[in-house]
Amino acid sequence: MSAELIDGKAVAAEIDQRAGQAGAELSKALGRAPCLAVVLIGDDPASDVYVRSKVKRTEAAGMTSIEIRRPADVSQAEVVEIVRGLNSDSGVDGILVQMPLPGHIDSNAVISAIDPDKDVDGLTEVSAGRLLLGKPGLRPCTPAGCVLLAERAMGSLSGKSVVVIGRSILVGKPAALLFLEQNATVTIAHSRTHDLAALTRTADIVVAAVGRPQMVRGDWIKPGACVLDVGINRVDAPERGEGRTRLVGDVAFDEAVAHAGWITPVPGGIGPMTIAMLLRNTVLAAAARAGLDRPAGL
Ligand SMILES: Nc1nc(=O)c2c([nH]1)NC[C@@H]1CN(c3ccc(C(=O)N[C@@H](CCC(=O)O)C(=O)O)cc3)C=[N+]21
Repeated sequence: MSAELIDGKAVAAEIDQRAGQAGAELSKALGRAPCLAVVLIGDDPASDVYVRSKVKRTEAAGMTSIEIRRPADVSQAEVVEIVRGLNSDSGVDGILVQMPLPGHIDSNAVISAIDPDKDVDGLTEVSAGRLLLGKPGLRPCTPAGCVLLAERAMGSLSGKSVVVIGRSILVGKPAALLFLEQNATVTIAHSRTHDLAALTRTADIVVAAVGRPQMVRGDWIKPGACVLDVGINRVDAPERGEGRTRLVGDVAFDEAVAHAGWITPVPGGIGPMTIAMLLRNTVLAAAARAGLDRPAGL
């Protein structure tokens, strides 16, 4: 059996478009388009690429973006000041501070400064609390993208067993809560889990979010399972020539594709969905802040 590929790029394009439509509808009530502010500290080339992509897709969807850049030696106080300024700017709906921040800056202090109602990354304590308590709020983008793709592939997730490999604050923990919210039965596995392969083999849905290239092998996958590969690892690819690299996930794709029912590729799987959910969150934040109902189609 060969798995059906889940085309994250295509689904992301559809979500971008829907967010754009909802944003355009909302613009009539707001008198302006929804607005995302992105803060980038330093000149890490990977972060630069991601931020450009976020800005480009926000604007392609007909929304406004503000980009704020500072050099890597900026003080923590100044970054917090930037965030506070965006909090009090009524024309800004979403705030994203690109991670990682330079070592001398406490990212928790910066994240805590973000107004939870503008927290389109879903990273603040308040957003995490809302998720845990099942209250309305902005949900973390990558995990929300995983749930959306799993639902697209399998339909209702009610009663499905999910093994989330990885317990990070960014992905693993919120993914577990979001699948639980869909009435799935969730296990969070991590580096201390005994016999991870055997556990993973029980799962209807596997979420691989450990950051270890190709760690999840083909024979870890239950026949017909849905495999969501969150990993984005750059590895050497000498077969492509001297000094060349390529992106691989946390799943050994070529092996897993023979066992899974559905699988996300890397690139083109979960990655593009992260940005789509960011655009969606920006529209949701704009509507909620204006006291309007959740826009249709999101
Ligand atoms: N505050 C904050 N929020 C984030 O959401 C955030 C962040 N900081 N820091 C960095 C990570 C990483 N991230 C990605 C988004 C899109 C792709 C993506 O679209 N990837 C493409 C390929 C990209 C490539 O070729 O390098 C794909 O998987 O197809 C990947 C990674 C968001 N992050």
